[in-house]
Amino acid sequence: MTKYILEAKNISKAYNSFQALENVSISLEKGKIYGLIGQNGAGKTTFMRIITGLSFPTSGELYLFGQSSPKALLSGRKQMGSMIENPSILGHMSAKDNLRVHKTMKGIKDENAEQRVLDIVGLASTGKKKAKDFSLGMRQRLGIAITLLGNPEILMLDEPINGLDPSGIAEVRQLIKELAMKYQMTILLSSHHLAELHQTADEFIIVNEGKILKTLSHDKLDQQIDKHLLIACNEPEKLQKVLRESLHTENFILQPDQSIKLYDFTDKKEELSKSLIEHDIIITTFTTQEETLESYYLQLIGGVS
Ligand SMILES: Nc1ncnc2c1ncn2[C@@H]1O[C@H](COP(=O)(O)OP(=O)(O)OP(=O)(O)O)[C@@H](O)[C@H]1O
Repeated sequence: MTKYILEAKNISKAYNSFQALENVSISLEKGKIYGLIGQNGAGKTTFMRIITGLSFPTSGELYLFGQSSPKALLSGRKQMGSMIENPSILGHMSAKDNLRVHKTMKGIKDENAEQRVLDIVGLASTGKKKAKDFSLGMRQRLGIAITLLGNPEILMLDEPINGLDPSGIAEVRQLIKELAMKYQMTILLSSHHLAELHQTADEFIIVNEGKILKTLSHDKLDQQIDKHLLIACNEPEKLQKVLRESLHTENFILQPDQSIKLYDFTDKKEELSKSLIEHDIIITTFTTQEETLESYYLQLIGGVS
């Protein structure tokens, strides 16, 4: 039995001669939040539409709960909730009435479904208040409540924090985290804001022009943008030996140009440079660097940082 709830293998999608997705492969584990990040037009919505069955790939395979037959995908998608594009909310109705409409359309029989999802998203006390009088954060939570009606194990949320103010973002972020932690849902959410998603997702899938550029964990991303020292010298091999054996750190990365990014000693530069000089290492570059998420992302997609 595979440990992955969802696997996409080499999914490609062409619209006539335009390649919207090219060999996109991802594997999602239960209970984790995945952030699909890419600029407008990167292919995020196209990918989510394929996963949810709203569109078909030109090539590639999708596995849900370890299976890929059309029948298995059909039943797997019953365990999936999705909010792609704006949720269809009727402004003149209360949250509960909106949910009732969607429940009927989805053919869900569970009598308590509306109350259950209202409790989960924290809208149980809105009573008769009409949806048009909700804050944007509340509307978005109602949109997520609609996706939860069928009790899904997987959630696809396309740009769920787009257009929200900071308090709306915080509300939705907290809800998404709770769905993963408390209810063990596997969540794929898209955004073009790495900084916003940084606080929500466990794993990041960075896409550009229909291709995955990088997948990395939250910790790895933090490491990438961490404050570090950039050191270049005449003997990179020796520098690594000194760092390991005399300064007892492995917390560095050798760069393709043989310079070293060192994540320790950022506050003990004197001690470090003294030690390197004692070992007769001639330093040619010695600077503190700190990347921002924005510059990291732009650098990755080949933009200006
Ligand atoms: N039905 C379609 N026919 C032709 N081209 C399409 C179609 N749907 C999407 N595209 C193109 O595919 C590319 C990817 O679009 P997609 O909507 O998936 O991007 P996105 O990453 O979700 O961006 P956005 O945040 O702007 O929605 C875009 O260049 C878009 O113009």
